[in-house]
Amino acid sequence: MTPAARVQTAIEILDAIATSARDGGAPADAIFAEAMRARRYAGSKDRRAIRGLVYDAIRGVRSVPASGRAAMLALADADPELAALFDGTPYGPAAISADEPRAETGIATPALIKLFDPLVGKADREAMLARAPLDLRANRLRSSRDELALIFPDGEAIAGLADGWRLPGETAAVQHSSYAEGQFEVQDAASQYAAAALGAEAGEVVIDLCAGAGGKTLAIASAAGDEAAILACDTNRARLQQLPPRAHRAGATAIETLLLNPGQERAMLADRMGKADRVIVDAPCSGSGTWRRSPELRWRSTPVRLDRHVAEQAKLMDIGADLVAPGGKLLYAVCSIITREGRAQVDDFLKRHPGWTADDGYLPEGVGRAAGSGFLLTPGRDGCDGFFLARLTAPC
Ligand SMILES: C[S@@+](CC[C@H](N)C(=O)[O-])C[C@H]1O[C@@H](n2cnc3c(N)ncnc32)[C@H](O)[C@@H]1O
Repeated sequence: MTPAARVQTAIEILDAIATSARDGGAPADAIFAEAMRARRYAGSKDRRAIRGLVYDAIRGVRSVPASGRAAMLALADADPELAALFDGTPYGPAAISADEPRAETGIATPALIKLFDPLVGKADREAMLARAPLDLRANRLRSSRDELALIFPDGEAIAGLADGWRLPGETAAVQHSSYAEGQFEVQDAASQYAAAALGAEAGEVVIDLCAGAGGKTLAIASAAGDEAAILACDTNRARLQQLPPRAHRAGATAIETLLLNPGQERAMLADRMGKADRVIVDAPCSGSGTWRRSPELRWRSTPVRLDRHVAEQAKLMDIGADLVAPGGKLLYAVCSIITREGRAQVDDFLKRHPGWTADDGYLPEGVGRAAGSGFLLTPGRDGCDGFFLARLTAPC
């Protein structure tokens, strides 16, 4: 393909990604893969170049663009070499006319930035779109961080995490045989802090109410030496069914899964009410803390979707609270730096649940900043995904 044809292809793919972001459809990665399957004539160099253009546009443009061309023009304005490829040659993009609309660049729209927790400063905002490193978590049931350090000597320990090992972002760690042997998981430090904050111990009954594919469930099993009885729930069958094979690979034997029907969570968990020592609610959210990895989430953010997340989080926290035994713990976590999903959500919970108290001291020294009754982690300050965590104790 000519360089100009690659630009035109990137524009067409961006059109599809923008439409999907608006409609709540498939994520950018899936659309890109599908688009490349439909263009088998594109070689590996073409594919790399097109991918670079598409993701540069997603990182650069702050909200869903009117068109793929508007997004690419915004990049071209800052890149004369790219602009020169808008030359009207066959298969390339048409020449640029002066009054064509451009997508707006930047981290996020001012309206979205206003929703950020007040602790999120300029340095945090800038770090939110930087390339993320690759964080591993040594699985204590099969390995240790020392063993990971021997396998991946280019890494470094992650502050406050006994099992955390950080590698450069481009490392192909999962292709190493130790991954298939269950020696480690790829897991951002923020998720590792969250799982550790639950504080689960051997002999306890734990419920992971929003387990997804089990990232935190497996970290909890590892920390408790496979001696906590864990019930992993989710409403998403495709995600939850990834957990049993992952648990098998990790050597975690005490995890049971339960697929919940949306709207019937309480009824399906009726026999578990008031019995769990610890419950984690790693709730669905805007994902505003994960833009380093999924910059496209900025394009999907709308007030209506945020309202929906906030309502679902409150509902899940209330169910989680009812599952906790007297004196037990509820850990609320979201990969978000938006106030309504974080500190405000917990303030409202504490108003609805008199007698519950907020814990302290469940994060390593120097990690996170106090944000209301919980803690905020940010890429700029803590070097991990943006996360809000709050651990709460039930009245006895
Ligand atoms: C942030 S993700 C969880 C990630 C997971 N804990 C991990 O560590 O990989 C939120 C999950 O909540 C699930 N979810 C959404 N609504 C739910 C509900 N009503 N009950 C249980 N799970 C729900 C979603 O399917 C999604 O998997």
